[in-house]
Amino acid sequence: MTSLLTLHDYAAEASRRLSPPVWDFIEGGQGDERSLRANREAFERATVVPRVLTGTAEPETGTRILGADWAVPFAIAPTAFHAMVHPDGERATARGAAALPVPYVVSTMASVPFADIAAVAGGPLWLQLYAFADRGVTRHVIGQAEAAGMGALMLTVDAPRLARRLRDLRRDFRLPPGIRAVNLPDADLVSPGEHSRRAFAPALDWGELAWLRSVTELPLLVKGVAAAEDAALAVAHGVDGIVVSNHGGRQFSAAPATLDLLPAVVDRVAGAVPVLLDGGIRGGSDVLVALDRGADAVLVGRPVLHGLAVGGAGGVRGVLDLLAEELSEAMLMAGRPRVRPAPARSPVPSPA
Ligand SMILES: Cc1cc2nc3c(=O)[nH]c(=O)nc-3n(C[C@H](O)[C@H](O)[C@H](O)COP(=O)(O)O)c2cc1C
Ligand SMILES: CCCCCCC(=O)C(=O)O
Repeated sequence: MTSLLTLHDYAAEASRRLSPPVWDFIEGGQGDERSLRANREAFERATVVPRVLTGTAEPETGTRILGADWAVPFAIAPTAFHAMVHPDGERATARGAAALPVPYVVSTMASVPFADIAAVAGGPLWLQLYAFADRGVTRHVIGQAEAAGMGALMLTVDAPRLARRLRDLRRDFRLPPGIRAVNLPDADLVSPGEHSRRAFAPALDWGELAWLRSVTELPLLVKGVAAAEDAALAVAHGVDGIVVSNHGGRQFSAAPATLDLLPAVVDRVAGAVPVLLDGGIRGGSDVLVALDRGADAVLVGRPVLHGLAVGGAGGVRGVLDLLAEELSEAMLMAGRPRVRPAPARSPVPSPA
Protein backbone atom coordinates (compact mmCIF):
# COMPACT_ATOMS: atom_id res chain seq x y z
CA MET A 1 0.00 0.00 0.00
CA THR A 2 1.25 3.51 -0.76
CA SER A 3 1.90 5.66 2.30
CA LEU A 4 -1.22 7.41 3.54
CA LEU A 5 -0.05 10.90 4.45
CA THR A 6 -3.09 12.89 3.33
CA LEU A 7 -6.81 12.32 2.89
CA HIS A 8 -6.16 12.47 -0.85
CA ASP A 9 -3.88 9.42 -0.44
CA TYR A 10 -6.78 7.57 1.18
CA ALA A 11 -9.04 8.56 -1.72
CA ALA A 12 -6.54 7.30 -4.28
CA GLU A 13 -6.16 3.98 -2.46
CA ALA A 14 -9.95 3.62 -2.05
CA SER A 15 -10.45 4.18 -5.78
CA ARG A 16 -8.22 1.18 -6.44
CA ARG A 17 -10.16 -1.03 -4.02
CA LEU A 18 -13.79 -0.21 -4.79
CA SER A 19 -15.70 -1.36 -7.86
CA PRO A 20 -16.19 1.43 -10.44
CA PRO A 21 -20.01 1.65 -9.86
CA VAL A 22 -19.59 1.96 -6.08
CA TRP A 23 -16.74 4.45 -6.49
CA ASP A 24 -18.86 6.56 -8.83
CA PHE A 25 -21.88 6.38 -6.51
CA ILE A 26 -19.70 7.78 -3.72
CA GLU A 27 -17.80 10.38 -5.69
CA GLY A 28 -20.52 11.63 -8.01
CA GLY A 29 -22.58 14.79 -7.95
CA GLN A 30 -25.69 16.08 -9.63
CA GLY A 31 -25.70 17.21 -13.25
CA ASP A 32 -22.41 18.61 -14.45
CA GLU A 33 -21.02 18.42 -10.87
CA ARG A 34 -20.31 22.14 -10.63
CA SER A 35 -21.28 22.36 -6.97
CA LEU A 36 -19.17 19.30 -6.19
CA ARG A 37 -16.13 21.03 -7.70
CA ALA A 38 -17.09 24.40 -6.20
CA ASN A 39 -16.92 23.01 -2.67
CA ARG A 40 -13.27 22.08 -3.16
CA GLU A 41 -12.34 25.16 -5.16
CA ALA A 42 -13.59 27.38 -2.35
CA PHE A 43 -11.27 25.69 0.13
CA GLU A 44 -8.39 25.71 -2.31
CA ARG A 45 -8.49 29.49 -2.59
CA ALA A 46 -9.23 30.11 1.11
CA THR A 47 -6.59 31.38 3.50
CA VAL A 48 -6.28 32.00 7.22
CA VAL A 49 -4.25 34.95 8.47
CA PRO A 50 -1.88 33.55 11.12
CA ARG A 51 -1.54 35.26 14.48
CA VAL A 52 1.88 35.25 16.12
CA LEU A 53 3.29 35.34 19.66
CA THR A 54 0.11 33.80 21.04
CA GLY A 55 1.95 31.59 23.54
CA THR A 56 0.31 28.50 22.11
CA ALA A 57 2.14 25.20 22.53
CA GLU A 58 -0.60 22.60 22.36
CA PRO A 59 -3.84 23.87 20.76
CA GLU A 60 -7.07 22.65 22.34
CA THR A 61 -9.18 21.08 19.62
CA GLY A 62 -12.10 20.18 21.87
CA THR A 63 -15.46 21.87 21.82
CA ARG A 64 -18.95 21.41 23.18
CA ILE A 65 -21.94 21.05 20.88
CA LEU A 66 -25.54 20.72 22.12
CA GLY A 67 -24.39 19.87 25.59
CA ALA A 68 -21.91 17.15 24.60
CA ASP A 69 -18.12 17.29 24.63
CA TRP A 70 -16.47 16.78 21.26
CA ALA A 71 -12.74 15.95 21.18
CA VAL A 72 -12.49 17.68 17.82
CA PRO A 73 -14.70 20.19 16.00
CA PHE A 74 -15.62 17.70 13.29
CA ALA A 75 -18.01 14.78 13.01
CA ILE A 76 -18.73 12.04 10.50
CA ALA A 77 -21.35 13.19 7.99
CA PRO A 78 -24.26 10.86 7.31
CA THR A 79 -23.60 8.65 4.29
CA ALA A 80 -25.72 5.73 3.20
CA PHE A 81 -25.00 2.01 2.88
CA HIS A 82 -21.52 1.53 4.37
CA ALA A 83 -21.81 -2.23 3.80
CA MET A 84 -21.22 -1.45 0.11
CA VAL A 85 -17.76 -0.26 1.10
CA HIS A 86 -16.80 -2.75 3.81
CA PRO A 87 -18.52 -5.96 5.02
CA ASP A 88 -18.80 -4.62 8.60
CA GLY A 89 -20.56 -1.52 7.31
CA GLU A 90 -21.48 1.17 9.83
CA ARG A 91 -20.24 -1.02 12.69
CA ALA A 92 -16.70 -0.53 11.40
CA THR A 93 -17.28 3.20 10.96
CA ALA A 94 -18.50 3.53 14.54
CA ARG A 95 -15.55 1.51 15.84
CA GLY A 96 -13.15 3.71 13.92
CA ALA A 97 -14.81 6.82 15.31
CA ALA A 98 -14.82 5.52 18.88
CA ALA A 99 -11.05 5.75 19.28
CA LEU A 100 -10.65 9.56 19.35
CA PRO A 101 -13.74 9.71 19.75
CA VAL A 102 -15.35 11.53 16.83
CA PRO A 103 -19.12 12.13 16.79
CA TYR A 104 -20.97 10.16 14.13
CA VAL A 105 -24.18 11.18 12.34
CA VAL A 106 -25.71 7.91 11.18
CA SER A 107 -27.73 7.91 7.95
CA THR A 108 -31.38 6.84 7.88
CA MET A 109 -30.09 4.61 5.06
CA ALA A 110 -27.56 2.78 7.24
CA SER A 111 -27.03 -0.85 6.26
CA VAL A 112 -26.59 -2.01 9.90
CA PRO A 113 -29.22 -1.74 12.69
CA PHE A 114 -28.91 1.46 14.73
CA ALA A 115 -28.68 -0.59 17.94
CA ASP A 116 -25.63 -2.47 16.62
CA ILE A 117 -23.94 0.79 15.67
CA ALA A 118 -24.69 2.27 19.09
CA ALA A 119 -23.27 -0.82 20.79
CA VAL A 120 -19.76 -0.04 19.51
CA ALA A 121 -19.91 3.76 19.38
CA GLY A 122 -17.67 5.78 21.67
CA GLY A 123 -18.77 9.38 21.19
CA PRO A 124 -21.93 11.35 20.40
CA LEU A 125 -24.18 9.47 17.98
CA TRP A 126 -26.88 11.35 16.08
CA LEU A 127 -29.41 10.28 13.50
CA GLN A 128 -29.71 11.89 10.08
CA LEU A 129 -33.37 11.76 9.20
CA TYR A 130 -35.08 11.63 5.83
CA ALA A 131 -38.74 12.65 6.04
CA PHE A 132 -40.94 10.07 4.38
CA ALA A 133 -44.27 10.61 2.65
CA ASP A 134 -45.64 8.04 5.09
CA ARG A 135 -45.03 9.63 8.49
CA GLY A 136 -45.40 6.20 10.04
CA VAL A 137 -42.06 5.34 8.43
CA THR A 138 -40.45 8.51 9.79
CA ARG A 139 -41.77 7.67 13.26
CA HIS A 140 -40.46 4.13 12.99
CA VAL A 141 -36.96 5.40 12.18
CA ILE A 142 -37.04 7.96 15.01
CA GLY A 143 -38.24 5.31 17.44
CA GLN A 144 -35.29 3.07 16.59
CA ALA A 145 -32.85 5.95 16.95
CA GLU A 146 -34.31 6.80 20.37
CA ALA A 147 -34.13 3.17 21.45
CA ALA A 148 -30.48 3.11 20.39
CA GLY A 149 -29.81 6.17 22.58
CA MET A 150 -28.97 8.60 19.80
CA GLY A 151 -28.56 12.17 21.01
CA ALA A 152 -30.03 14.34 18.24
CA LEU A 153 -31.89 14.30 14.94
CA MET A 154 -30.56 15.98 11.81
CA LEU A 155 -33.33 16.44 9.28
CA THR A 156 -32.06 16.56 5.69
CA VAL A 157 -33.94 19.30 3.87
CA ASP A 158 -32.18 19.43 0.50
CA ALA A 159 -33.50 16.16 -0.88
CA PRO A 160 -37.15 16.09 -1.96
CA ARG A 161 -35.77 13.11 -3.87
CA LEU A 162 -32.30 12.01 -4.91
CA ALA A 163 -31.26 14.12 -7.88
CA ARG A 164 -30.17 12.88 -11.30
CA ARG A 165 -26.60 11.80 -10.87
CA LEU A 166 -25.24 11.12 -14.30
CA ARG A 167 -22.54 8.71 -13.20
CA ASP A 168 -25.22 6.49 -11.61
CA LEU A 169 -27.59 6.84 -14.56
CA ARG A 170 -24.89 5.92 -17.05
CA ARG A 171 -24.09 2.79 -15.06
CA ASP A 172 -27.73 2.05 -14.18
CA PHE A 173 -26.48 1.91 -10.59
CA ARG A 174 -28.19 -0.69 -8.37
CA LEU A 175 -27.41 -1.56 -4.77
CA PRO A 176 -25.29 -4.72 -4.69
CA PRO A 177 -27.14 -7.86 -3.50
CA GLY A 178 -27.57 -8.02 0.27
CA ILE A 179 -27.22 -4.27 0.84
CA ARG A 180 -30.38 -3.12 2.60
CA ALA A 181 -31.70 -0.09 4.45
CA VAL A 182 -32.27 -2.28 7.49
CA ASN A 183 -33.71 0.43 9.71
CA LEU A 184 -36.69 1.00 7.44
CA PRO A 185 -39.82 -1.11 7.79
CA ASP A 186 -39.41 -2.06 4.12
CA ALA A 187 -35.65 -2.51 3.88
CA ASP A 188 -35.39 -3.88 0.34
CA LEU A 189 -34.70 -1.21 -2.17
CA VAL A 190 -32.74 -1.66 -5.33
CA SER A 191 -32.36 1.72 -6.94
CA PRO A 192 -31.80 4.57 -4.42
CA GLY A 193 -33.03 7.20 -6.87
CA GLU A 194 -36.22 5.34 -7.72
CA HIS A 195 -36.94 4.55 -4.05
CA SER A 196 -36.50 8.18 -3.06
CA ARG A 197 -39.08 9.26 -5.67
CA ARG A 198 -41.54 6.79 -4.23
CA ALA A 199 -40.87 7.15 -0.51
CA PHE A 200 -39.49 10.59 0.40
CA ALA A 201 -41.93 13.32 1.43
CA PRO A 202 -42.11 15.26 -1.82
CA ALA A 203 -43.33 18.63 -0.56
CA LEU A 204 -41.71 19.30 2.79
CA ASP A 205 -42.31 22.63 4.45
CA TRP A 206 -41.50 24.20 7.80
CA GLY A 207 -44.53 22.46 9.30
CA GLU A 208 -42.51 19.24 9.33
CA LEU A 209 -40.39 20.68 12.14
CA ALA A 210 -43.42 21.25 14.36
CA TRP A 211 -44.59 17.71 13.63
CA LEU A 212 -41.17 16.30 14.51
CA ARG A 213 -41.22 18.29 17.73
CA SER A 214 -44.57 16.69 18.53
CA VAL A 215 -43.17 13.16 18.22
CA THR A 216 -39.71 13.46 19.76
CA GLU A 217 -37.86 15.42 22.41
CA LEU A 218 -34.49 14.97 20.77
CA PRO A 219 -32.66 18.14 19.71
CA LEU A 220 -33.35 18.87 16.07
CA LEU A 221 -30.92 20.19 13.47
CA VAL A 222 -31.59 20.89 9.81
CA LYS A 223 -29.05 19.80 7.20
CA GLY A 224 -28.93 21.36 3.77
CA VAL A 225 -29.45 25.04 4.51
CA ALA A 226 -27.87 27.37 1.95
CA ALA A 227 -29.68 30.73 2.10
CA ALA A 228 -29.27 33.03 5.09
CA GLU A 229 -33.03 33.65 4.90
CA ASP A 230 -33.67 29.95 5.44
CA ALA A 231 -31.22 29.90 8.33
CA ALA A 232 -33.24 32.70 9.95
CA LEU A 233 -36.48 30.78 9.34
CA ALA A 234 -34.93 27.66 10.85
CA VAL A 235 -34.00 29.59 13.99
CA ALA A 236 -37.47 31.12 14.12
CA HIS A 237 -38.91 27.59 13.95
CA GLY A 238 -36.87 26.60 16.96
CA VAL A 239 -34.18 24.32 15.52
CA ASP A 240 -31.22 23.46 17.73
CA GLY A 241 -28.64 23.67 14.99
CA ILE A 242 -28.05 24.34 11.31
CA VAL A 243 -25.88 22.49 8.83
CA VAL A 244 -24.81 24.54 5.83
CA SER A 245 -24.62 21.85 3.17
CA ASN A 246 -25.25 21.20 -0.51
CA HIS A 247 -25.23 17.44 0.10
CA GLY A 248 -21.67 17.22 -1.16
CA GLY A 249 -22.73 18.56 -4.58
CA ARG A 250 -25.08 15.61 -5.06
CA GLN A 251 -28.38 17.46 -5.36
CA PHE A 252 -28.08 20.70 -7.38
CA SER A 253 -25.10 21.55 -9.53
CA ALA A 254 -25.73 25.31 -9.49
CA ALA A 255 -25.65 25.48 -5.68
CA PRO A 256 -22.81 27.66 -4.40
CA ALA A 257 -19.86 26.27 -2.48
CA THR A 258 -20.84 25.83 1.14
CA LEU A 259 -17.79 27.76 2.35
CA ASP A 260 -18.96 30.77 0.33
CA LEU A 261 -22.44 30.53 1.90
CA LEU A 262 -21.20 30.21 5.46
CA PRO A 263 -20.46 33.83 6.48
CA ALA A 264 -23.94 35.11 5.60
CA VAL A 265 -25.57 32.25 7.47
CA VAL A 266 -23.37 32.78 10.52
CA ASP A 267 -24.14 36.48 10.43
CA ARG A 268 -27.88 35.88 10.26
CA VAL A 269 -27.95 33.18 12.94
CA ALA A 270 -25.96 35.51 15.21
CA GLY A 271 -25.06 32.85 17.75
CA ALA A 272 -28.61 31.65 18.40
CA VAL A 273 -27.69 28.04 17.59
CA PRO A 274 -24.57 26.16 16.45
CA VAL A 275 -23.79 26.37 12.74
CA LEU A 276 -22.06 23.38 11.14
CA LEU A 277 -20.77 23.08 7.57
CA ASP A 278 -20.00 20.22 5.23
CA GLY A 279 -18.76 19.80 1.69
CA GLY A 280 -15.18 19.52 0.55
CA ILE A 281 -13.35 19.17 3.87
CA ARG A 282 -10.18 17.30 2.90
CA GLY A 283 -7.64 18.35 5.50
CA GLY A 284 -7.02 20.02 8.83
CA SER A 285 -6.47 23.42 7.24
CA ASP A 286 -9.94 23.17 5.66
CA VAL A 287 -11.44 22.58 9.12
CA LEU A 288 -9.62 25.64 10.44
CA VAL A 289 -10.75 27.75 7.47
CA ALA A 290 -14.38 26.81 8.18
CA LEU A 291 -13.99 27.60 11.90
CA ASP A 292 -12.33 30.90 11.01
CA ARG A 293 -15.34 31.83 8.86
CA GLY A 294 -17.71 31.15 11.75
CA ALA A 295 -18.59 27.44 11.69
CA ASP A 296 -18.83 25.83 15.12
CA ALA A 297 -17.92 22.44 13.67
CA VAL A 298 -17.81 20.61 10.34
CA LEU A 299 -18.92 17.26 8.97
CA VAL A 300 -16.74 15.01 6.84
CA GLY A 301 -18.36 12.76 4.24
CA ARG A 302 -16.44 10.98 1.49
CA PRO A 303 -13.04 10.78 3.26
CA VAL A 304 -14.58 8.54 5.92
CA LEU A 305 -15.82 6.18 3.22
CA HIS A 306 -12.34 6.22 1.70
CA GLY A 307 -10.86 5.17 5.05
CA LEU A 308 -13.51 2.47 5.41
CA ALA A 309 -12.63 1.09 1.97
CA VAL A 310 -8.91 1.13 2.71
CA GLY A 311 -8.96 -0.56 6.10
CA GLY A 312 -12.38 -0.94 7.74
CA ALA A 313 -12.46 0.44 11.29
CA GLY A 314 -8.68 0.96 11.21
CA GLY A 315 -8.94 2.94 7.99
CA VAL A 316 -11.69 5.16 9.41
CA ARG A 317 -9.58 5.73 12.48
CA GLY A 318 -6.60 6.52 10.25
CA VAL A 319 -8.56 9.21 8.39
CA LEU A 320 -9.94 10.76 11.58
CA ASP A 321 -6.60 10.71 13.41
CA LEU A 322 -4.90 12.29 10.42
CA LEU A 323 -7.52 15.03 10.23
CA ALA A 324 -7.17 15.69 13.96
CA GLU A 325 -3.39 15.84 13.70
CA GLU A 326 -3.55 18.18 10.71
CA LEU A 327 -6.05 20.40 12.51
CA SER A 328 -3.87 20.60 15.58
CA GLU A 329 -0.88 21.57 13.45
CA ALA A 330 -2.93 24.12 11.51
CA MET A 331 -4.11 25.71 14.78
CA LEU A 332 -0.55 25.83 16.07
CA MET A 333 0.83 27.43 12.92
CA ALA A 334 -2.06 29.90 12.69
CA GLY A 335 -1.81 30.87 16.35
CA ARG A 336 -5.27 29.64 17.28
CA PRO A 337 -5.00 28.23 20.83
CA ARG A 338 -8.53 26.89 21.03
CA VAL A 339 -11.82 26.42 19.21
CA ARG A 340 -14.25 29.29 19.77
CA PRO A 341 -17.05 28.05 22.08
CA ALA A 342 -20.25 27.13 20.26
CA PRO A 343 -23.56 28.64 21.35
CA ALA A 344 -25.31 26.66 24.05
CA ARG A 345 -28.59 24.98 23.24
CA SER A 346 -31.06 27.36 21.65
CA PRO A 347 -33.30 29.30 23.99
CA VAL A 348 -35.49 30.31 21.00
CA PRO A 349 -39.05 29.05 21.51
CA SER A 350 -40.86 27.27 18.68
CA PRO A 351 -43.44 29.46 16.95
CA ALA A 352 -47.00 28.52 17.91
C1 LIG B 1 -22.03 8.14 -0.72
C2 LIG B 1 -22.76 9.26 -0.03
C3 LIG B 1 -23.94 8.99 0.63
C4 LIG B 1 -24.61 10.02 1.29
N1 LIG B 1 -25.73 9.71 2.00
C5 LIG B 1 -26.37 10.69 2.67
C6 LIG B 1 -27.49 10.38 3.46
O1 LIG B 1 -27.91 9.23 3.59
N2 LIG B 1 -28.11 11.41 4.09
C7 LIG B 1 -27.68 12.71 3.98
O2 LIG B 1 -28.28 13.62 4.55
N3 LIG B 1 -26.59 13.01 3.27
C8 LIG B 1 -25.92 12.04 2.61
N4 LIG B 1 -24.79 12.34 1.92
C9 LIG B 1 -24.25 13.72 1.96
C10 LIG B 1 -23.28 13.88 3.15
O3 LIG B 1 -23.96 13.84 4.37
C11 LIG B 1 -22.53 15.21 3.12
O4 LIG B 1 -23.45 16.27 3.00
C12 LIG B 1 -21.48 15.32 2.02
O5 LIG B 1 -20.91 14.06 1.72
C13 LIG B 1 -20.40 16.29 2.46
O6 LIG B 1 -19.47 16.49 1.47
P1 LIG B 1 -18.04 15.74 1.41
O7 LIG B 1 -18.33 14.34 0.96
O8 LIG B 1 -17.32 16.55 0.39
O9 LIG B 1 -17.41 15.79 2.77
C14 LIG B 1 -24.10 11.34 1.25
C15 LIG B 1 -22.90 11.59 0.61
C16 LIG B 1 -22.22 10.58 -0.02
C17 LIG B 1 -20.91 10.88 -0.69
C1 LIG C 1 -33.59 5.94 -1.02
C2 LIG C 1 -32.13 5.72 -0.78
C3 LIG C 1 -31.50 7.00 -0.45
C4 LIG C 1 -30.02 6.91 -0.28
C5 LIG C 1 -29.59 8.24 0.18
C6 LIG C 1 -28.17 8.48 0.01
C7 LIG C 1 -27.91 9.93 -0.21
O1 LIG C 1 -28.43 10.79 0.43
C8 LIG C 1 -27.04 10.27 -1.23
O2 LIG C 1 -26.70 11.43 -1.36
O3 LIG C 1 -26.66 9.37 -2.00
